[in-house]
Parts: sequence; C-alpha cells; structure tokens
Amino acid sequence: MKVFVTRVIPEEGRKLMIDAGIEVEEWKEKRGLSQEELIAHTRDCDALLSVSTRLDKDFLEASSHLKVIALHSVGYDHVDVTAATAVKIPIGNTPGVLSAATADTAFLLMLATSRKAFYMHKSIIKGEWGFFDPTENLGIELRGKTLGVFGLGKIGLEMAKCCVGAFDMKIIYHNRSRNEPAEKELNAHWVSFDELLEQSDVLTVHTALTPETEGKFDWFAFEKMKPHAIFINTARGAIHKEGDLLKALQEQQIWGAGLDVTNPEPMRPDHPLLNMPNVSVLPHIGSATEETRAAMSVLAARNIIAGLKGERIPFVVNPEVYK
Ligand SMILES: NC(=O)C1=CN([C@@H]2O[C@H](COP(=O)(O)OP(=O)(O)OC[C@H]3O[C@@H](n4cnc5c(N)ncnc54)[C@H](OP(=O)(O)O)[C@@H]3O)[C@@H](O)[C@H]2O)C=CC1
Ligand SMILES: O=CC(=O)O
Repeated sequence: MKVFVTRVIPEEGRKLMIDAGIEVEEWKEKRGLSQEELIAHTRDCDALLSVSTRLDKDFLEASSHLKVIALHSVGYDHVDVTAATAVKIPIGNTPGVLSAATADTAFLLMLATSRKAFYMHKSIIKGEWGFFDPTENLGIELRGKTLGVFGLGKIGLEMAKCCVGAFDMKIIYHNRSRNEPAEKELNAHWVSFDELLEQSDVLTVHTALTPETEGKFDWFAFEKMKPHAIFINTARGAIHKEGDLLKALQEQQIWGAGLDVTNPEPMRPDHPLLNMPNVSVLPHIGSATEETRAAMSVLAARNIIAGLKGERIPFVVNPEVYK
C-alpha cells in the first residue's frame, strides 16, 4: 500500500503510517504541485494525504482508485466533497486537535490589534521611537467588553473561553442552531446576525467557508458594527470582502481588524491593510505549533491507515460514502 503526501509532514504522522507497513512518498519541493504533477504522483498510489492542495472535480473523477483521502486540516472548502462522494472516496479531516492553537491565534490578533502592536513594532524598526506623546499610539481596552462569535463551534468556544478567562468578556454568538452547552458554560447568549454586528466590541469569525458564509462580512455588515469594534478572522479569507473591510477601516466605520486568513493567500506585500496602525495580519498560522501540527499529522495518518484497511475512517467528512 502506498500513500502520496503533498508536503513534508511531522514525523509523528509519517512514522505511524510507516509502522503500519505503508510506503510513504512525500512531495519535498518548497512549492505546491500542479494538477498534472498531482495526477502523476497519485497514479500508482492507494491513498492521498493532502496538505492544502486543491482537489477539484476533474482530479477526483480521475482518481477513483484512491481508497481514502486524508486532509491535514479541519477545513475542507478546497475539496470538491460532492465529487469525492460520487466516486466513493472517503475524505478525512483533523477536527479538535487544532482548536486551542487556532483560538490562541485569534486571541493574539485581538490583543495585538487592540494595542496596535504589529504597527508599533514596525515603527521601532523604522526609527520612529522618539518623542513621548501621551495622546499618541493609544489602543483600546478589552476588559468587560462584548465578544461576538460568528460560529461558536470548537474553535469559537476556545476563543470565548480565553476571552472570559483573561478579560471577563461577555459572550454573544450567532450559529444556525443554539449551542446550549456553551451557553451554560460561558453564560453565552445566542443573537441574530444583525444583533451580533450591532452589539459586538470584538467580532471573531469561526465558521467554515460555505456558500452561506462566503462574503458574509461585506460593507453592509461592517456598516452595522460599532465604530470602535475590532473584526477578527482566523477562519477563511473569503468570509469577509477584503475591499469592503479596507473601506470600513479607512472610513472609520470600524476601529480595527486582525486577520490570519486573507483572500487571496498569500496577501501581496504592498497590500494597504498591511500599513494600517489598527490592523494585524498573520500568514495563516492558526494551527502552527509543534504540538498541534504533530497531533494533526497523527489524525491524518489514522484516517489513511483505517481507509487502507477498508475500515470506516475515524474523522470522516462525507459519511454518505459508507451508506
Ligand atoms: N486559521 C487557521 O489556521 C485555521 C482555520 N480554521 C477554520 O476554522 C473553521 C472552524 O473550525 P471548527 O471550529 O473546528 O468548526 P466547527 O464545525 O466546530 O464550528 C463551526 C461553527 O460554525 C457554525 N456555523 C456553520 N455555518 C454557519 C452559518 N452559516 N452561520 C452561522 N454559524 C454557522 C456551526 O454551528 P451551526 O452548525 O449550528 O451553524 C459551528 O458552531 C474551519 O472550517 C476552518 O475553515 C480551522 C483551523 C485552523
Ligand atoms: O486552516 C486550517 C485548517 O485546519 O482548516
């Protein structure tokens, strides 16, 4: 049995597969592969472990020989899951193990943005640390403020817990259905989407990217937010409209933004958002800790091993394949 892996993954996951008798071929180049290269490398494989590689309908229809595809991510918006299901390939992901690390990133962006930390750091490098002016470089405090969570699931819950613990923030959220355990644990209140926009001092996005959430944070949404609100997105860049966010910040419709995700990625180095004092941007490092990436590689490997044994994979995105 052979698996093709589209990046070099942590040793923990690779070892698990090798110990299970699976031959592991990794793509070692520091660039993504083309569709042709992906097809060529998976042709003689029984499974694919995909790190960030887009898997479209054409690829999946041409790859029905694959017994399993494991993603090295919880998000699967880059995969045509319907096409995979049609050719009966189970798709696996890595839920849960990355929730805390990704929430930490959202918390970091919130705090950094509220104190303009990234911009202040750059100002030292530019030699601008000079005269002390008590009315300049002022941030805003977070204690006792309202955190609005769009998507109070696994990551949203971890972020909410950090904000309650650190700053005694009040939690409101908007999901399609109520998260009653979180309501009890954090005294969180479900609100409508418009109420979330109107009442949040910090609004943090934690839903998957779906046709329903794509472009959800547009000019009309930002227009409803408080003028001192901070917008945080560690989910997917396409959930907010970047041009509308820029305009909302330039026109002081909202106060600041912290982004771990942009659209497109990578963000171009001369993007105007990168030079705004109240904006913090990170290059999609939400789950990037040694511990979390190792744990993700283990879940992905477990999906591959089970799929190659013909068993139901433990973290399946399209359970319909087993019906
Ligand atoms: N920056 C990074 O590196 C990372 C980013 N991510 C992103 O974070 C996303 C969330 O992950 P995770 O917390 O594990 O996922 P979960 O499925 O646990 O949580 C998602 C939440 O979003 C809610 N939701 C879904 N659709 C909508 C909608 N249309 N309107 C309102 N709420 C909605 C769901 O509730 P309900 O179904 O009731 O609506 C659920 O509570 C991933 O899909 C991924 O895109 C994940 C890891 C790392
Ligand atoms: O963006 C990362 C993920 O796991 O999804």
